[in-house]
Amino acid sequence: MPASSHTEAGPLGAGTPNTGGPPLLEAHGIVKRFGSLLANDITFFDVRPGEVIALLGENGAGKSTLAKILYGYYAADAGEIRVRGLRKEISSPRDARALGIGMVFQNFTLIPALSVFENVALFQNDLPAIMRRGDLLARMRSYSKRFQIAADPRQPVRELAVGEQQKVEILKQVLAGARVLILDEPTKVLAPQECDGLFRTIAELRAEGFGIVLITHKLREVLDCADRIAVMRQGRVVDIVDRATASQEGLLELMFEGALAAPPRPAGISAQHGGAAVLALKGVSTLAGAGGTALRDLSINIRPGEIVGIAGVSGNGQRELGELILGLRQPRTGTKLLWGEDASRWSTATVREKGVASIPDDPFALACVPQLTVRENLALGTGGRYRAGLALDWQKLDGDMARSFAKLGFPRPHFEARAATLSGGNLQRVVLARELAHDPKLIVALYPTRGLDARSTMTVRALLTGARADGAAVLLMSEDLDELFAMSDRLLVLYRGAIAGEFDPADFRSETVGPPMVGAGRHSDAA
Ligand SMILES: Nc1ncnc2c1ncn2[C@@H]1O[C@H](COP(=O)(O)OP(=O)(O)OP(=O)(O)O)[C@@H](O)[C@H]1O
Repeated sequence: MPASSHTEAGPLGAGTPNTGGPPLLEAHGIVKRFGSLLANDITFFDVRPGEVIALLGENGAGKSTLAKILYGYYAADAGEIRVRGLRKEISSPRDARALGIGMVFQNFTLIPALSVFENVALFQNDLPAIMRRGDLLARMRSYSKRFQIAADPRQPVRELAVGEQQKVEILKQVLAGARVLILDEPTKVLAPQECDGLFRTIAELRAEGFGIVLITHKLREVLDCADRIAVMRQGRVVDIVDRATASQEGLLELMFEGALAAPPRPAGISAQHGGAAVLALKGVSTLAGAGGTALRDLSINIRPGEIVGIAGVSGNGQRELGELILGLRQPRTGTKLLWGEDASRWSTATVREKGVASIPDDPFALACVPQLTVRENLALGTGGRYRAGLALDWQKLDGDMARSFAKLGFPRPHFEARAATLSGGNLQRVVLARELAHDPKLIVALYPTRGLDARSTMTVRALLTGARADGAAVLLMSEDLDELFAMSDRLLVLYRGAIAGEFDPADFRSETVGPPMVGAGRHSDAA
């Protein structure tokens, strides 16, 4: 059984409170199978008071499954859960909540039309006594202050930014009595400044003796914020390490059973660089649409063999820009040219047939149908490529997709499995394998490494730079400035649907690129 001790002064700065007593939560001998797949085989895992324990592991390692068992969402096939040293049956999230275990999922469960207060109040129905509105409001205000959760109780949730919604989720759980909070990839959807806010809240919770389970793929976050790190591989917790003794290299070795070999470096920028524009937007504006962002007077050129990065806080028009290029929305004014032809009114099918690939920001919502099988999802949007009379040539599709998975170095999922049963990262891999299977000439990639483990992230980055070397044009949208700086030949900042700055590699610094991302220091020399 892995053993470890608390670090003396926690990395979050507050110092680990020495609350003593048994762990808040323990898992012993937990086994969970899905058919023949052993998703969890956990000898031991525990969460102590006043600590952040990170749960790390490659895509499909079993992290979410363990979290869902602890939260009563899945029933384990075997094993025992103890809460404060006592054996407990947790058969539903309701049981878990009654025992002080809360979980914040990747997809929030708030009701957009209701106010913050109503959302929090609705969740409190498990409390033993009916709480009066005034009491709950007072407690809400006090908890918000203590845990640095700035939330106006009257504001409708739909008006909140993603980071604010996440904090309301945390508030809701804490008010309902959670002492253990499981956060499933909480920073996956957050902008950098929102991450800082989340970590401040986590620090306050930790200082008050809460136990936090942080599931993440971001090693820097783990090393900055966790007291202990549990590493999972193929359903097992293979080690629990103290942060004081942990290193990035050591964690990668534990996750991937050995050193992580860097993928071969692509040959560099292709000779085709500088040719005629693959995509040219000329003064394009669009309507906002329901809840969306209007694009305003966008002029962007992308040439073959070029990666143009789009920096910006999510929600500033990235999704709409992707949809515009794909033909899912049309310019109200201005022109969209693809390979020199006016493509403003082209259908999505035509755009895709011409060689445009799309990696959208939310594979579950925008690129996959969860109820369909992996194979059916791999056929989505492939147009006439696999048509054989009235049917589809599934064999050809299987062969192409198997090759694409192999090229990407991703393990091939069962093509018959329903997409809904895949882990988040594995579903993202399916979208990538489909979109990159046929050497696209223009790749529109929104947050393409979101939710991927370190190895898959390296592969995807190498693949995009490799596509550039082969003459493809890439539009890379990301909130991760390190990723953008490492990969882009040029960087545009998107703010409220307009270009707020353009930067060459010599100016790739967060002090320079960061301000226009939040509307400060607006550059007028936009593309
Ligand atoms: N409901 C389900 N039915 C069938 N298989 C499932 C189900 N839920 C998860 N799995 C499988 O269990 C394995 C572990 O999945 P899990 O979601 O726990 O991984 P993870 O470590 O959280 O991955 P990621 O980092 O990609 O989110 C995967 O192979 C996944 O396909």
